[in-house]
Amino acid sequence: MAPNPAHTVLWPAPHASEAVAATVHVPGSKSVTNRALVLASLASEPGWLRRPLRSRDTLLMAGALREMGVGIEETVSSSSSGAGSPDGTGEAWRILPAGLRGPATVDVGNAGTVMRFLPPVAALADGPVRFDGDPRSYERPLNGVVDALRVLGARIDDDGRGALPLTVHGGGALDGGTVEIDASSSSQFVSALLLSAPRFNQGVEVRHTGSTLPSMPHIRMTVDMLRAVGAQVDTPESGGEPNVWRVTPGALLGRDLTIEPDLSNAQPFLAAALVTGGRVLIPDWPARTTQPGDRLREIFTEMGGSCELADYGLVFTGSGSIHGIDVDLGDVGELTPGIAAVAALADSPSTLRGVSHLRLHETDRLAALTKEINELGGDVTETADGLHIRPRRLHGGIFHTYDDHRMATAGAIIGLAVEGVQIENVATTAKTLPDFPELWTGMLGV
Ligand SMILES: O=C(O)C1=C[C@@H](OP(=O)(O)O)[C@@H](O)[C@H](O)C1
Ligand SMILES: C=C(OP(=O)(O)O)C(=O)O
Repeated sequence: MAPNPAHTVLWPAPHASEAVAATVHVPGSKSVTNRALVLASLASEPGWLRRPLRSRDTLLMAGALREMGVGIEETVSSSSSGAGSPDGTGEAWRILPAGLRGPATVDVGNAGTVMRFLPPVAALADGPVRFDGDPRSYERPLNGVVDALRVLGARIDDDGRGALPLTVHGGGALDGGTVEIDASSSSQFVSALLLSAPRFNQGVEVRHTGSTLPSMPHIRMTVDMLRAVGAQVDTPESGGEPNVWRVTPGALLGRDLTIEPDLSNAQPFLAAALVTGGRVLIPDWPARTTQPGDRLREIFTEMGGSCELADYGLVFTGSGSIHGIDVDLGDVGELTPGIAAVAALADSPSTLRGVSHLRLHETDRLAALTKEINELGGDVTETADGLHIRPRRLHGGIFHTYDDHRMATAGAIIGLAVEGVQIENVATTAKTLPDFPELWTGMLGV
């Protein structure tokens, strides 16, 4: 886990000299955009994505689908045609599904959604699809998807580990059927199999056999979005067996979908209100959503803030005090780095539990948070499934990010309260939030 020597560029994290008071327009959700791209590509008619997230992960997804023959037309409009937003402005992508083709080459970067959601799509292509990505993508778990696809009828060449790089030999169709998987290392295994399943000859029955299953809201997001395009999905919550999901084969509708703001990317801005005792408005916060970031309303309230959800958005207000928290983050693991950063500045200790799978995220997030916060004078220890954080007076220094966008935003949160924090490779935020530095300085008015 050595810091990457290529990333020596340091960004001085702005220190907040006063309480923030800002409105922050947060770009679209990564998880919704990438699911919408997959579903629209598998549909039997064209569809629209309005206000999609334009970031490394979503551009990799769009690029991969184009490689396999899907038409994706990007339009930016300042008038009422091709509108991205309800007032007729912004960005919209028109998705034109086509017969999926190989040979093709897919770069997954370090995007979990691309490396897990696309091998099942590639199994439907009419030729080989080669998958490769960043060095870290070779280490992230993929065996649940690879082994399941083989059981469902796919031919896949890999190096024997069920990991990247690999080639899916698309046969133009896939049998589908029943498959057991252990998705305890990533909920994305389940989501991946469900998303393409309406196009499998027999659909799919996925039976999760592991003892834990992280990120349940993301599985609900998959189910909701499948149903919204006409798929029939049976779930444990709709009266089915625990840990079993069934998708019936059938055609998918093209949809006109406006993407919600990314609530996990709203986290650093809400944290800024909490840390500085200020106030932040996030416009368009959805009244109902499957995004895990919605849990921040409850978590950051327990840590000292208060929030008001109105039809124009979420107003989050800090009280000037930050409290520690004892919380199971298994459902909302991607919020851990930002919560750990706030916890390091709190007036009492915190225990973050249920997130051992974060060791296999963009980096080993438990190790990285422990090391970087401690190097600023903190007192963090790793547990079997999370972190103990005892707040200490922190000092400035370099905050390494390990090619992890959420490490960079976590460091920026600490920098608000601690002078002299420098973020290594803040550009890594491009994975899901390329405008982060500008949004951050804009929020602070610097
Ligand atoms: O399906 C998704 O969009 C995601 C699921 C989660 O993955 P894991 O279950 O692997 O943690 C989450 O951490 C990731 O950021 C996005
Ligand atoms: C875990 C994350 O991403 P990925 O989709 O690459 O798994 C994340 O964004 O926090």
